[in-house]
Amino acid sequence: MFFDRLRERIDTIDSVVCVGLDPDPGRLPDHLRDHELPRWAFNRRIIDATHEHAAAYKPNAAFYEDSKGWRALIETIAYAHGKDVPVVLDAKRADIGNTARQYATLLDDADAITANPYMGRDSVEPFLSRADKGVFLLCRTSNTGGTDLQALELAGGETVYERVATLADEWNEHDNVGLVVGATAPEELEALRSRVPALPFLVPGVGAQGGDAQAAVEFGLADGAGLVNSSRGIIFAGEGEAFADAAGNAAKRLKRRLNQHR
Ligand SMILES: O=c1ccn([C@@H]2O[C@H](COP(=O)(O)O)[C@@H](O)[C@H]2O)c(=O)[nH]1
Repeated sequence: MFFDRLRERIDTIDSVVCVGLDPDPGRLPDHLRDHELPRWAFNRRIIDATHEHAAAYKPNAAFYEDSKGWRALIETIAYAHGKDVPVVLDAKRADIGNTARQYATLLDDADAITANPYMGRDSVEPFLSRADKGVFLLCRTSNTGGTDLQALELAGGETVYERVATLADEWNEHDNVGLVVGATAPEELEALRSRVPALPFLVPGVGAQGGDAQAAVEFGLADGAGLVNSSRGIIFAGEGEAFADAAGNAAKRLKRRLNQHR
């Protein structure tokens, strides 16, 4: 079960830090650019430097969606597993049945995935039914437009994101469902924690987006499981030859900061 494994990892390394692996090609250090797979070369060094602080890695699929990118992603996932760190693929997928079933094969490599619940249960069922894998459903996202649709009130006064949370709880037949809730929305984090006490959250938005790290930890965890993600704030903490050391230090600092609130 994904969340049991995640709890074990969190306990072992005393960290809820999720390191986002978003190797923006425009920001890779110059000395890695001639590598056959520069994103993989970058990620390998980041993993070497951060794994002892990483409860999980979260590669965002957007940074790998080209022929060399997928090779870099597969190498990255295997390398993270070699360090005993689970991988959440931030893919935000869902679709009609046969397409969703195909998307769900992404879970053959990754340990968990982010999925978009807005097409309804059937569109995420192929992920949910992988009982051994985790599924984080987008609920209240961290971006400024996260309220445009998600905060709309339904008949009865419930918001769309609250309804998503309730549905996610109902769909959690295999104890493998979590929610994506942004650290930029601390009040919503608190309210959602009360609404769905059993669902672990994946909380992006600390670091580069300036979200609330304390709220992320206080409300993100369910029975010890949950993740607080930082991507650019860790992987691009430094530049040039020393980029990996800077990433390791940034991950360690974030771990300590988050642990003050656990
Ligand atoms: O609501 C959401 C959902 C996903 N993300 C993703 O998380 C990381 C955040 O990167 P930072 O560099 O730490 O800002 C990135 O992959 C986003 O696509 C999110 O930010 N908010």
